[in-house]
Parts: sequence; C-alpha cells; structure tokens
Amino acid sequence: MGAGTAMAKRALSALLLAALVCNVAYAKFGRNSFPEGFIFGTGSASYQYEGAYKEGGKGPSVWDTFSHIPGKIKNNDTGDVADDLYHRYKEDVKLLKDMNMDSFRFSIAWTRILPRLKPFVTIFHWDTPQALESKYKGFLSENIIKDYVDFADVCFREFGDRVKFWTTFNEPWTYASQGYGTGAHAPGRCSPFISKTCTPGDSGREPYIVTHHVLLAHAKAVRLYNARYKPSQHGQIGLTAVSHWFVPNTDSPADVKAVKRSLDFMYGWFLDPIVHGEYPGTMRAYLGDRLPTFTPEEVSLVKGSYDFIGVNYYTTYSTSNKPPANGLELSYDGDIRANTSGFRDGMLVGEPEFVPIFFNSPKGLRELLLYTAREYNNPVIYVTENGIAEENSNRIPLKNALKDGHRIRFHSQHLQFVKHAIRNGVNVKGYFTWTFMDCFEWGDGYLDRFGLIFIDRLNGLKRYRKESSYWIEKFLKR
Ligand SMILES: N=C(Cc1ccccc1)N[C@@H]1O[C@H](CO[C@@H]2OC[C@@H](O)[C@H](O)[C@H]2O)[C@@H](O)[C@H](O)[C@H]1O
Repeated sequence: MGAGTAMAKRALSALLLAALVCNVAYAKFGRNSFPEGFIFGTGSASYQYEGAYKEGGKGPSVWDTFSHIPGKIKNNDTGDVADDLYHRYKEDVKLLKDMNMDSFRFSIAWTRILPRLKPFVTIFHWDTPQALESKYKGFLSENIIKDYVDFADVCFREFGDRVKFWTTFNEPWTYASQGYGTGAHAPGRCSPFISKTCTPGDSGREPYIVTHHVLLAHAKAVRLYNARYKPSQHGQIGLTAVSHWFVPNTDSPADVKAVKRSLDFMYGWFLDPIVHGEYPGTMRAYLGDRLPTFTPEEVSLVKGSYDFIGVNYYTTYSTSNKPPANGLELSYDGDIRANTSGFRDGMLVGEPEFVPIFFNSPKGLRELLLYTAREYNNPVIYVTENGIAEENSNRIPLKNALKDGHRIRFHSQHLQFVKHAIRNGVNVKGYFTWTFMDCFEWGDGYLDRFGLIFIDRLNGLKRYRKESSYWIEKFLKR
C-alpha cells in the first residue's frame, strides 16, 4: 500500500471516529448536559391562552377592546376563546407532565384574578384592565403604580404559598414600543405621522412615560414582596426583558455605535435602571427631557430590584447607522437611529423563518447571554422565551402539520448555545420554550403556530402532540 493510500486511510479512520464521537455526544445531549437543578419549562400568557373572556367575573382588558376593533388583528382574530385553557387546564397540565416539563410559565390575568409543576408566574403580560385605561389612560398615568402594586399584593398573598418564581412584567419593551410607539399592540396609540389608524398619541414621548411608570411599579412590587412575603414564602422575583441580538452591518464606527444604541434602547432601557439605577447614557444623551428621570429615592428603589432577569430571545439583526428623523416627527423607533435587516454583506444573519421579522440564529442567544453577564453583573438568568413558528394553514394536512423537525432543531441548537454560555460562566438557571401550545399571537392572530402542541381550531380546539413534544419529553426524561 502506497504512503498516500495509508495516509488517506488514517484520515478516513480519524474522520469516522470523530463522527462516531459526535453522534454519541449528540445522542446524549439532554437534561443531564445541564447543571443539576436547571429548570426546563414552556410558556404561555393569559390573554393568548385562556379564552372565556367574559367568564368567572373577568373584566375586559385592553386586549379585549383592541382585538375587537376591526382591522387591528389579522383575520380579525381575538382571544375571546383562544385555546380555552380556562376550561381545559386539567387536560393541558397532563400534556406538560407527559413532556417531563419541570415548570410552566403563565401569566395571571389582572382582570381575572392556578401543582408538581413549578409555576413560574408573570404578573403582567400586557392585559391592562380597560377600566384603568378608560379611567386614567393606564400606564400613561402614575396612578397605575399603586393599582399595579395592589394587584401584585393580591397575587403574592393568594398564590405565594405555591408560587416561588415571580416576574413582575413580561417584555415591557413590547408593551411600551408597540402599544405607544407603533400602535400595533394594545392600547394602540401613536403619533398621527406614524399611522392614521392609531388612537392619537405621541410616539416620541409616551413610550418613555409608560416605561418609567412600569419600572417604578416593578420596583415597588419587588420592595413589597421582599418586605412582606419573601421572609415566609422564600420565593424569587424578577423582570422579563426581550432583546434581539445585533451585529454591525459593517465595522464602521457608525454601525458599531448603532449596535450599542439598539441594545441600549431595547434592552438597557430596562436592565440599566434595575442593575445600575439609571437609564443608559446613550438614551439620556439623546432624548433630553423626553426621557423621565429618577429621583434619588427612586434610584435606591429601582436599583437592585431583582433576584433574576428573565430574557426572551427570538432573532438576530444586522444593524447600520441611520441619521435622525427631522425634528418634528419624533418617535421611539426613530430615536434609535438604526436600520436593521436579516442580511449582512449580502449574507443571512440567520435562517429565515415563517415569521418574516425573525431569523433563526442560535449563536445570537449565546452572545446576548454573554453580553448580559458582562454588562449587568452576571445576574441569575432564566431564558423565559425562545421559539419558532410555522404557518397555520388549512391547506396543510394534520399529519404534516405535526412534523415540526424545524422546531426540534431550533430548540436543540439554541440549548447547545445556552450550554456554551453556561460553560463560559453565565448564570443561566432555566430555559422555557415559547410556546406550550399554538395560541393567539397578538397582531398575527392565529396565523402563527409556535406550540409544542397543535391546536385544531377547526375541530373544537382538539390538542395534538407535535413531534417536538415527543423530542422534548425524551430530552427531559430523568
Ligand atoms: N412578540 C414578542 C415581542 C415582539 C413584538 C412585535 C414584534 C417582534 C417581537 N414577544 C413575545 O413573543 C411571542 C411570539 O410573538 C409573536 O412574534 C411574531 C409576531 O409577528 C407575532 O404577532 C407575535 O405574537 C409572544 O407570543 C409572547 O407573548 C411575547 O412575550
């Protein structure tokens, strides 16, 4: 045998051995690949799941009002029935158990004032009582702070013996930017130059006012929990922030600065105050008196108001500098002075998904987690949402709709990068898929299916397990 042949054979043997080792390692990738006590769960939210929108003494929320306005939601879908979790929760909790889930993330409907599973409870997931919206414009008024804390007090008192993980708010970024900047979410306010179909508001000021009241409400609820409930209930409390990961479109200083602005205006808007006691310098320098300020007493209240941070991640964007809009047409989105896209140098930053604004980039989750550890004193983190959707179409036969290999690959790859982040010292203590079952997806209505469980909306909301639900059951098996 010639030397070349022998070398080729040795190389092939090495490759085969490497492939075998990788396969064995991949096959073993599962719960035990993560630290003891790591919590695996899946998520939901009251308006997106419960239905029974007028039952049990529930009052209307701003999403009941908003979704009933023709044209606001695709196909004029509403959460009136949603997944009917309100009536079917026993069947649904069994599905969670069958998937070997440790935890179930859900929100308590403010207007509605829930076993083996660790409840991971969101106090506010966007469903402000319409009564408070009508009475004093909800989060635009500082009156909301007392009413929110009273609601949180009821939640702690009534459920704190069973709930040990609380998040005060889910994605206040979305509530403030989409509810008061673009007007695409309830309560649907924006400046007339943004859209003529919004309730007239001020996209350049209202998002900042709303966020300021959210942060003060959050901090006062945390102070209440720590003073009156934690000593006897021994739970933990935090806030869930959403952020995209951003990469500069070019290495120009202008694009690199646009990345930092994008992270500050989306993520630092909330994390800087609760970790450092102040809004990001990039926001303060640019917004002037449009950005509210914290008094010294409020700084001491807000700074450190968390035991953990919830992080929701969906996508990465390529980001480039954009000049400010003209002085009259001010908006939160315009203030960021950044263009985002799924392409960098003509290359995709992540695999395109059914949801056109999301690009599947698992690496982005690791980068966001590493960034959080570096910039925010390496806090305890729970990845409270991460997921991918496929189309809800009557043209897709049921047996094909249950074949969601893309979701198995999505969660497996993102979990690999969560594991990398942990190996690099990031304090990630849990991961929740978004979402448990296909549900009402805000502006998209029922067009997106993000669930591990398929909901047959044409046949009595019957539940069917997708392939990913069997994958995760096996992944989580002890
Ligand atoms: N949806 C968001 C934040 C957001 C809003 C507008 C555009 C991009 C991202 N965050 C989480 O995403 C989940 C998936 O959200 C979908 O994302 C794609 C949108 O087109 C769709 O309308 C939205 O429901 C929601 O169900 C959760 O309630 C929410 O906490």
